[in-house]
Amino acid sequence: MLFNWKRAATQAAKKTYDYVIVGGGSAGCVLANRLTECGSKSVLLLEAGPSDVPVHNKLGKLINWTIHMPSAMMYNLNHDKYNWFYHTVPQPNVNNRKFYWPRGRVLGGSSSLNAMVYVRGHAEDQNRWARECGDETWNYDHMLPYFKRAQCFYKGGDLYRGGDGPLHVTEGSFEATPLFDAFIEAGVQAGYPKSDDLNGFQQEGFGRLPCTVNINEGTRWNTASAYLRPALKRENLDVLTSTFTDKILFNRTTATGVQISHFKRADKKVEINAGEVILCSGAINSPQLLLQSGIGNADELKSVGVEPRINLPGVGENLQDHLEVYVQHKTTRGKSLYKYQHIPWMQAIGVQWFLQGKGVCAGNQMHAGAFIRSRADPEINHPDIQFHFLPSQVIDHGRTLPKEEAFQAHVGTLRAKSFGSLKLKSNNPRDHPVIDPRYFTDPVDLPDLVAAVKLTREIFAQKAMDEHRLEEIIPGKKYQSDSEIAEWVKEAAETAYHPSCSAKMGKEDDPMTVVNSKCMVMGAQNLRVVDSSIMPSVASGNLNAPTIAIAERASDIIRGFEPLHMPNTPVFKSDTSKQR
Ligand SMILES: Cc1cc2nc3c(=O)[nH]c(=O)nc-3n(C[C@H](O)[C@H](O)[C@H](O)COP(=O)(O)OP(=O)(O)OC[C@H]3O[C@@H](n4cnc5c(N)ncnc54)[C@H](O)[C@@H]3O)c2cc1C
Repeated sequence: MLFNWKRAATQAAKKTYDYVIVGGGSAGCVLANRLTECGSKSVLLLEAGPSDVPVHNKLGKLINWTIHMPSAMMYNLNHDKYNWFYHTVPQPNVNNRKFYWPRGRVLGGSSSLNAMVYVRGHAEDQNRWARECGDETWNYDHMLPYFKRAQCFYKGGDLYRGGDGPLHVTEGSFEATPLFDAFIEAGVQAGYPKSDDLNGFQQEGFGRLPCTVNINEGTRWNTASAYLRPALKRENLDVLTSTFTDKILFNRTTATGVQISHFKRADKKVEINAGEVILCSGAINSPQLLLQSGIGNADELKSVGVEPRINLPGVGENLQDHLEVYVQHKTTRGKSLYKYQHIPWMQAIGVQWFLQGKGVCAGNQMHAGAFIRSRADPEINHPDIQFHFLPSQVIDHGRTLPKEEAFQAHVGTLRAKSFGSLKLKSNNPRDHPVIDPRYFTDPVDLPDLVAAVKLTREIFAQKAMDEHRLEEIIPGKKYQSDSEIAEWVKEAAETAYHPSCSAKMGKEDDPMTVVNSKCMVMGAQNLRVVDSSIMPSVASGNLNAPTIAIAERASDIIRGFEPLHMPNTPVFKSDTSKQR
């Protein structure tokens, strides 16, 4: 393996690629595909982790099942085989807890580890991004066609959905449990609207949460399956896995390539030449790689022994995330998916999936969800709270098996005001950075999450849940007043796994801008960043779909294509004088 790596890396070092893409995750796989489509440009994709490639056994089924079986998603959160396994520093406002931040380290990146929920966020997110970076071609009317170009919705396309893109998107089955329907009905009874497409005209409301699952195979559709594998046969695309990029190489401020080494052996360094370097290493590693290459706050770089090259104080700043809590009730026997998490049912559904690619294992089990506004407030003109409903329990990132029949609402706020930062610990590129999200440093964020818990309780109290709802087990009866709920929130809040915005795209006269609206690193030449780190502000939903759309849009910028545009596509306007 190591011998092969050396040979492949040495071969790669003999060429000069038009583009070297660092990171084969959600964004990197999109670019690897789009930039090689024309056949005339050469691309090298570098990925620190191993391949996710499904190995076929004699039955022709997937052996690498912990990635590709949708319901197996928790397995890879327990070890570092495909995972960078990051932790934050202790968070003083959240009982000094250190938060576990898994991130994909494998082809497909975090799209190989994530919960597969397909949510684009709200049109207002992209309109805000366009204002924040001063370029209208990042607004909703320009981004919608990129969401559509990426998507292959299982029922075909319409004004909002794509029907023939590479990314398979389906809606999970409601068959295994009555709880999904009950949750949506409870939302309607509580006075909220129902939405037929949470990614379409109306995000606000209760409805089905689609997922990035290929319904034909019953498999996770990460970006390696969607974008990379179809491009692998192209002669102008090379891929090196298990390849850690230590730093970017420069001639003064012009990027000329990267220095790489085997992920498990830092001793042998190889230099790769590039016409342009594109970082797609994600919200932790892209800023880390810029910093290790001397691009960042010059004083801070010097203090850890890195020679500054470009003083760019925004690198690693503006770090944003979503926090959520899980409100949970016991339910009556047979209603939840509890039995499927234990033998013999667990084996039975596993066998069904291996033989047919169908059944409970072919879904992510977050098939219903909602977006609501926390209060009537002219400033909150689109939903600021998201629900994922799970007819089962996730405990400690799936590291503990449930012991009872229960259901959960994962409820979180979408536009917290506390922003964090990421800094180097040392000048060793393999040291994890110091990650400080500064959760709850803005005084409004904790009360906002407390309000979200109270709204969740109100929804679970509706008639539609009567026949399914037993006692609330978490937080439980003893947490009633705002201050009691706040104490529980501090004990229980978890990341929704959405770090982002740490190399923000912004206006060129903003000193904290890291990349301009063409994704080019300020002050550098031939160097771009394209991934979730460049979001100017966090999207109001999950981040895989918006990251893919960003990469689709960036691929056209890099190729010099005119931006796609769907002017005046209608979007639901909330009545901000009412909460629901
Ligand atoms: C557990 C979990 C659950 C989630 N659930 C959902 C969900 O249900 N729905 C949703 O939309 N979003 C979800 N997300 C978030 C979403 O998946 C990510 O925001 C998105 O995938 C980020 O894409 P990216 O391209 O920025 O980074 P990534 O996909 O993380 O890709 C970065 C890639 O770069 C590689 N890399 C990094 N550094 C180097 C280096 N120095 N050299 C070489 N390679 C390097 C990494 O190994 C990785 O493959 C979840 C995330 C996690 C971790």
